[in-house]
Amino acid sequence: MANDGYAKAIEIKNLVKKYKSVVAVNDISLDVYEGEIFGFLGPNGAGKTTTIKTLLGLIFPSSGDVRVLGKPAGDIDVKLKVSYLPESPYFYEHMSAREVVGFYGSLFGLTGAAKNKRVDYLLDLVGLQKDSSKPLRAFSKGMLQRVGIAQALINDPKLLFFDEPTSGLDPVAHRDIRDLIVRLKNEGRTIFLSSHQLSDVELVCDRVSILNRGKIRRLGSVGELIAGGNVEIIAENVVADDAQLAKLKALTSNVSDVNHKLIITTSASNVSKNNVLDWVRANKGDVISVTETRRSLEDIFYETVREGDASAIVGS
Ligand SMILES: Nc1ncnc2c1ncn2[C@@H]1O[C@H](COP(=O)(O)OP(=O)(O)OP(=O)(O)O)[C@@H](O)[C@H]1O
Repeated sequence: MANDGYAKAIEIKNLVKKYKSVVAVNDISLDVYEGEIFGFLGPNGAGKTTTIKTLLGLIFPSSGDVRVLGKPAGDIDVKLKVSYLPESPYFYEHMSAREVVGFYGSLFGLTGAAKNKRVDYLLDLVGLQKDSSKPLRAFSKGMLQRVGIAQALINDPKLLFFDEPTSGLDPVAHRDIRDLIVRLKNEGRTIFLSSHQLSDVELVCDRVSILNRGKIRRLGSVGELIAGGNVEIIAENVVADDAQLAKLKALTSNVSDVNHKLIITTSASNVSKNNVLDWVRANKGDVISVTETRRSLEDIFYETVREGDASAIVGS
């Protein structure tokens, strides 16, 4: 997708955030476009929360520039159009969903019939109308998450930050919340989604970044990130000495011998595939099958984090 014509909901340029000697965010730059669901991924301690807090104007950059909806992060106009749903929103347990959402409506200046109408609309949207008068202590985690989303929508935000909105939910609640996030995007809102639920991210996000050790290691559409999988080639009747097998191993990511058949895994690029096929023919083998394997976002995440760990060990 060419994004050049789209307005930017978030612009991060060379953001650095240090906590004393800890560099939590180390020179990251990225744009999020209006109307997209952007997946912000990374292992624990990668710098996600620090970045989100900076975007919300709760903490300040050590250096770099952060703009939200065209204005500096933390600008009062921006705060009115942005919402944040933390991983475990905290509510007073004796209050009902209607009271909590109404309370947040009051904070945004809603009163009387307009407030009631908005609260009814949101409770209906998140599927809590029936239980809206019960105290929250009777609510499951999934129901509390729905209250959190209703509360986050009270100000009709253009941009929503969701931190792990589906973690710890049963499959039904999980899917409901995921569908709701897509619905919010379809209403024209921008969603900045921080999540470890990679299957959700793969399904709903337009673009994704993977952060590790304070740096962005991958950035692109889900399709771009998972493109270029592996190919598995099975060959039999190969006649090869150790030197020839060593040559094959240098060309591939994995070779195993199962019942006198060679199972060879290599990158799906034409060059790698053809090199292996040429090797099999040169060693009198017959190719039985060539199968492309698709990678998942989880594979990419794993590779990215392991690469970062390896480079940290060698100090690069
Ligand atoms: N207030 C703070 N003071 C000192 N160090 C901090 C502070 N907040 C975060 N850090 C450190 O900054 C780094 C990034 O932390 P951050 O919370 O942003 O990561 P994260 O990606 O959100 O992790 P998680 O997925 O566990 O929430 C970590 O090394 C963390 O220990």
